[in-house]
Amino acid sequence: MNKNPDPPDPVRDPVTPAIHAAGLTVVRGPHTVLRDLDFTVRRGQVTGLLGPSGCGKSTLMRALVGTQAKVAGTLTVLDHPAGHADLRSRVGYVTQAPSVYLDLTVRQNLDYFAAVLLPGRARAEERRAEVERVLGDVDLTDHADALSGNLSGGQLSRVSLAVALLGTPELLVLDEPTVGLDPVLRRDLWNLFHRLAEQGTTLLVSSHVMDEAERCHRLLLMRDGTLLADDSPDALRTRTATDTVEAAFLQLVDAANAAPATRRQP
Ligand SMILES: Nc1ncnc2c1ncn2[C@@H]1O[C@H](COP(=O)(O)OP(=O)(O)OP(=O)(O)O)[C@@H](O)[C@H]1O
Repeated sequence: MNKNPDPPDPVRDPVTPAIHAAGLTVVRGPHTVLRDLDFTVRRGQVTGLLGPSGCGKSTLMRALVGTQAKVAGTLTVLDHPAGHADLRSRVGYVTQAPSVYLDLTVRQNLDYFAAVLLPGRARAEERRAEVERVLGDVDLTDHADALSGNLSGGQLSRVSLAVALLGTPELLVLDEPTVGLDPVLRRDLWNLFHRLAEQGTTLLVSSHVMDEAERCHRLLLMRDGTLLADDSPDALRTRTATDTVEAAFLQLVDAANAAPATRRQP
C-alpha cells in the first residue's frame, strides 16, 4: 500500500532526530491542550501529524517553532531548544493563514523575503536564483507577476509555501498545506515534499485528511492532545490488522476509549 521509496534507515544511519519531545505539555487558557507527549521526528523523512480538528496539531507546531507560550517538558529541534535564535533560518514554517502581502505581486513578496533571508548586494544573484527555484517548486512561475490579492486561496497558500522554501531550510513545518487544493495540485505538492525529503529536508506536515497519511514515511496520530501512535503507515496497518490508516486510527481511538480514563483529567 505504501508506495513511497524507502527512506534512510535510521538504524544504519544513526543520526540524531530532527525533533525530540519528552513529556511535552502545553496549556492554553484553562485547558491542557497537549498532554505529556513523547516522540521523535527522523531527519530526511516526511512525517505526518494527523488527527481530528482541535486535537492540538497547530499547537504542537507552534511549540516547535517557538511561538507558543506555556510549553513544559523537553522539546529539541535540530539539536537546539525549540525557538532558539539559531533555528530561525533553519526552520521553515507555514501557518494555515497565508502570510503574504496582498498588495504585492508573487515575485515582489518572494524578493522581499529573500532580501530578509539572504541580505546584501553580493547575494543578489543568489536571491534571484532562489526566487526562480521556489516559484517553480510550487508551480507558480506563470503567476509570478500576479497581484497576490487576486490569487485563489490555493494559489495564496502556495505563495506562503514558496516563502518558506527560500534558503532551503533543514526542517519544514507545514500546517495543513494541502487544504483547498484540487487533487492534481495535492499530488504535485506531495511529490514536492518527497523530492525535498530525498534531498535531506525533514518535513512535518499536518492534515486531518487520513488519505494523506498513506503518503508519509512516518505518522504521529493525535487525539485530544495525546499521541495515539508514532509509527510508519505499514507498521500501523499491520499492528491493527487493517487495510487503511483511517481504519487503524479508528481502531486505536476505540482502544483508547475502552482503556481506563487515567489521562483525561482537565
Ligand atoms: N488561544 C487559545 N486559547 C485557548 N485555547 C485555544 C486557543 N487556541 C486553540 N485553543 C484550543 O486548543 C485546542 C487545540 O487547538 P489546535 O488549533 O492546536 O488544534 P488543531 O488540531 O490544529 O485543529 P485544526 O485541525 O482545526 O486546525 C483546541 O481545543 C482549541 O480550542
